[in-house]
Amino acid sequence: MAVHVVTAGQMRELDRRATEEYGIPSLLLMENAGLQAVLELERAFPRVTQCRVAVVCGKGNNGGDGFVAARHLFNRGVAVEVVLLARQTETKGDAGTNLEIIRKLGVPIREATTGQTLQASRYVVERADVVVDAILGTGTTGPATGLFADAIELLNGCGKPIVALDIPSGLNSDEGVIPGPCIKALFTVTFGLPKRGVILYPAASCAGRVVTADIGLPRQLLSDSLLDVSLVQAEDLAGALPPRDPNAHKGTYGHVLVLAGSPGKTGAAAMCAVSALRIGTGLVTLALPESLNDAMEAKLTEVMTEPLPETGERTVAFAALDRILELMKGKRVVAIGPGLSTYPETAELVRTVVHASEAQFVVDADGINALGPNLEMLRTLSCPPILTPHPGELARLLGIDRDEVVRNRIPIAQKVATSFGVYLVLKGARTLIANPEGHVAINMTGNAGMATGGTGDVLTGLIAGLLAQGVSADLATRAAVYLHGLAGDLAAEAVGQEAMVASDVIAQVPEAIRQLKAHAI
Ligand SMILES: NC(=O)C1=CN([C@@H]2O[C@H](COP(=O)(O)OP(=O)(O)OC[C@H]3O[C@@H](n4cnc5c(N)ncnc54)[C@H](O)[C@@H]3O)[C@@H](O)[C@H]2O)[C@@H](O)CC1
Ligand SMILES: [K+]
Repeated sequence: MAVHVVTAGQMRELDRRATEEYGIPSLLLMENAGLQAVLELERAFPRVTQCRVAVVCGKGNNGGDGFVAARHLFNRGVAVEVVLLARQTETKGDAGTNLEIIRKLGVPIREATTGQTLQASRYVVERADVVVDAILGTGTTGPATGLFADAIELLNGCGKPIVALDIPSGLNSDEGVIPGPCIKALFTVTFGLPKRGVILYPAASCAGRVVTADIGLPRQLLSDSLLDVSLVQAEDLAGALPPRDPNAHKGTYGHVLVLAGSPGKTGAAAMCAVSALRIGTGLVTLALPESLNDAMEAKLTEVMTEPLPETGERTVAFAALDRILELMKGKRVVAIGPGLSTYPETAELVRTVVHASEAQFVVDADGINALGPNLEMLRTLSCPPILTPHPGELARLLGIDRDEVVRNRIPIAQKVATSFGVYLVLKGARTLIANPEGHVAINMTGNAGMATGGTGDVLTGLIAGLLAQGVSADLATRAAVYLHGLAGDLAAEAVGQEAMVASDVIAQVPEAIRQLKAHAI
């Protein structure tokens, strides 16, 4: 089943529907949330019964989850203490009910409602082995300020492992930004479905490891088709690699044309072409400026090359158009852009080629820059193209600030994909794939070692390679992004994040494929 990633509003709506349509009392959901959090605590700290745990609670339902967790810890014999950042009388509804229970059980509760009483409660946190953060959840509006901000700083400063309930307090559930003081958790137990804020960076760095706890929401609600953002999961990708037919020949698995390269950027072209082969494509032809051909023939073994007329700058010339159209005949996929340069005549050629063919284009780097002025035209293409910008390239393309893209990655990716009828692969930590219908998939593989020149060229080759084998654009983009990240993770294991280069990622594609196929068994 798809794992959707939700906003606070969507989660509230699911909770409401669970209660109103299915008669599941919200108190029961809170009970499940608190209990699941304790089970995760026990998994992470097997000797938790011998520990001292501080549960720091706000007055809302996130605090209520904290009271339930405190009760289950207390019942297990844990030395648990609650710090409540409000007066007990202010805590109402389900949270109030659970507060009343732990009060009757005799769980120690300290009210901290001022800077002074917060400081007086400091020792509770300082003498704890583990701290549970139940200050703020999906009801958060704006950055934490005042007492809440002070409490967050106090917890972060205590040097104890912090387990956040639902989201680290201070985070915004809906965005990847860190709005203000925010809990730095060892891990986060998020309830029902993961919230965007614990998945998207930089906010995700506050959440640590994210565990999604089943709180008993009905399956029908969790798979609601109105939820338009989900995680890329290996089990959904197993069919992405077409079975190898024992009777196959090299024409069975497609032929990718790569249009790439300029002086100083032959590596980008080579890595894109080789990656397309490594993902299983039968044949790859790399078309490039003619004066670079000899060097490329020496560099590449399995990739075929095609020298093209070039400009005075030794980039592909407009005069190459007829030859390129000739080469595209019978090819399903063209990868265009890696290391192509932004030379105006070459950019004009790119625009003309993209609009003159029925092939599916995977457009990267300088290819994206070239399309800039003509985005509207993309809608008229017979086959939706795949664009693979990083936030800076997308910002340039849209004429907006890079920061604006980073702050609104999901809505901007959705808007571009639906407005221009494209697949948008927005690269970065947690690459997003938005399809022309506006569905967004978030990829969880990959690491900071992949922030090195050439990894984008590898991704372009992998996407083109799967498309050439007849895989749908939806599946090809998700599978390629997943495999690319997994190959990056394997490369990081092999050589370390600092030392790894893009060629190391290509070298791990075979093992990444093997691991992905293992999910199909
Ligand atoms: N609604 C439900 O059915 C369920 C909710 N659950 C929990 O309930 C949480 C949401 O609870 P609530 O909606 O009560 O909200 P929260 O508990 O997240 O926030 C509570 C209060 O904090 C205050 N607040 C908001 N932003 C603030 C800020 N920036 N600085 C200081 N104070 C601020 C508001 O007055 C708000 O009422 C979820 O995150 C989850 O932990 C779970 O118990 C599962 C079921
Ligand atoms: K929290």
